[in-house]
Amino acid sequence: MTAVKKKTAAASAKKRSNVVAPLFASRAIAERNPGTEFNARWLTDIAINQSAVERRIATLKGRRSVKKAWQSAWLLRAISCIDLTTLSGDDTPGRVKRLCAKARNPVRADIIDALGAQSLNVTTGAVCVYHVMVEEAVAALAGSGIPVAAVSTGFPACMAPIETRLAEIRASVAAGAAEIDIVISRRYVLNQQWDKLYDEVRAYREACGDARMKTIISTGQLATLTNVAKASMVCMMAGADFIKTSTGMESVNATLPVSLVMVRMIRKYFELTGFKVGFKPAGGISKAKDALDYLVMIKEELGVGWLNAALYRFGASSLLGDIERQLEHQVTGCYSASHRHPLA
Ligand SMILES: O=C[C@H](O)COP(=O)(O)O
Repeated sequence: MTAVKKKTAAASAKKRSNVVAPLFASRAIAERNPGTEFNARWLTDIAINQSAVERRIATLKGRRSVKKAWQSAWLLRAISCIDLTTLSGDDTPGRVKRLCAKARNPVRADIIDALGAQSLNVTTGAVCVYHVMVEEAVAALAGSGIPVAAVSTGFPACMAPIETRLAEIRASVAAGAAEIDIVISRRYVLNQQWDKLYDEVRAYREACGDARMKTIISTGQLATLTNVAKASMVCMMAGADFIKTSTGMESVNATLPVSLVMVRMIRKYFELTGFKVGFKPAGGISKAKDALDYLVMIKEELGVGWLNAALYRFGASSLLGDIERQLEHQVTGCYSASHRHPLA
């Protein structure tokens, strides 16, 4: 490389670094939502107008324009919020170990250097696995500060007896999971049995103890956006630390419209109680540009205070690979083949 080229490369790395660093400056740790008593009155006036939701999403997508160095910064932020996930019947300890290595070093060192982002020590937000892989993941992530999340409670269908589901939570916590992604009984939502849903999620929360609880409501199976909104509110009353859209196994998983409904319920709950609950869209989010749409929505609806791993996650198995490709494009001007980013 010529001296002039070296100088230009160093100047653009510095410029990128100046943009990236402020987005990572404040990693607020949210005070944990303790939940409230079950309050049916908070549900009575909830009614969601689907066409208004769709109009709002259309305006959000039209406004998105995150370019150049800012795009790198937002994509690094997105990585720090990924729950890097493997939930497959053919998971092996070897696959989980490789995934954990990727979680520690999610972006190739030469790309990080070119972005001037070495000091950020970017890692993913968590690694998410089935219970039987928790011990393996905990060992592989030791010393990294990256939490292990376990899907639980008869994931994905939630059709096991309640005692079995509670025992699964306790077993994952004992094995070292710091986060538990629970599933709810969809029948309670479809039959409007809100008090039963509350009791179920409250029991899960007690079983979680100090582990953070993400409540998956499986939006694609709840029939209406009003049900999505009410289920979100009940889960927060019952002490959810996060509300999460989907298991990734439903025929319709995370979408922007259901996410908008859920984040507005998070805002409403914050206004009612003063507690911040996190949001995790999951399932089918595999492109960097989709990740940017979600981040823009969170910024506009909840504010930048929600844009960190304490309050926001992506549940995704393949998103990281596409983000790494986009970052490589930012620094080299070329796209690599996706098989060069096989793990995520
Ligand atoms: O919670 C995470 C999802 O199961 C991952 O879904 P995905 O494989 O479509 O990214």
